[in-house]
Amino acid sequence: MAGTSGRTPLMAGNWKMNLDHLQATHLVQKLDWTLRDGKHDFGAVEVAVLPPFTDIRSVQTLIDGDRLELKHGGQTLSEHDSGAYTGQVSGAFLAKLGCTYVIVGHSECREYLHEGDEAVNAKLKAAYRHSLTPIFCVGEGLEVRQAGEQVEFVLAQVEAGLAGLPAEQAKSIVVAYEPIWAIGTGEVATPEDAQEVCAAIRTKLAELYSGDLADGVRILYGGSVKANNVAAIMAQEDVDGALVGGASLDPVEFASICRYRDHLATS
Ligand SMILES: O=C[C@H](O)COP(=O)(O)O
Repeated sequence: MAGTSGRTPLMAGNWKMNLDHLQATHLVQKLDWTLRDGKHDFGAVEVAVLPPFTDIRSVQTLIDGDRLELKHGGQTLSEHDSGAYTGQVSGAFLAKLGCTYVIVGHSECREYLHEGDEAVNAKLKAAYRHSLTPIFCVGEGLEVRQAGEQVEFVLAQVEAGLAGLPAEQAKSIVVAYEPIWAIGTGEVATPEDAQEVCAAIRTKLAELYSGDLADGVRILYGGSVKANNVAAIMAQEDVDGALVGGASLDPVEFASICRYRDHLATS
């Protein structure tokens, strides 16, 4: 069952550079157990984990072996498919490890690895070459927000990232709006802040492609999402899920985020 919009919400846990492969296995087991215990409907709210590269094989083995309904993916990929690119990881390798998703353009990669819009665009294309679904991250820093220029800044990132991407590919993309000032700071954007930019992204997708395509694309919010604030964010019309950092490292908290509908029922 999908949400009222027809878009199936996605809760994706970006572990960043946390948890080794043994810790990863424990977390996935506990997450799955907690969700099942709460009778989670994985068809109604999709759940994915995005561990460091070194954990992915262990996570895949567990998910496949125990037939878990969790999805998994990578945190980035190379724009190249193979060759002399020391330290990089090909989308082909992620696909071989059963990855469904790959994050592209996370603000931490943009900042620490100096990934610009051109590289982000090349990585989105690389993801599609290997049938991976990109979680394409965009978001403004504090200065842009204080200047009130968040919408135009984010839309420029969206347009640059999607340049040359055909509709057959763009229709399956997941976009994640993550205001940088809200990442890991505890400073969550208000539901209205999230809605403003997510709605503008959807309008931009309609302009670049078509209204139908834009209606089907999932747009996530990310930035200090927790069990106690997720329901209000998910109540926004154009927010279709969350990209969760810190709170995804606690399986009980993350399971509670995935089960945000329970909070609605009890509030
Ligand atoms: O990818 C996830 C985001 O960077 C959000 O991280 P956070 O939930 O720790 O603020």
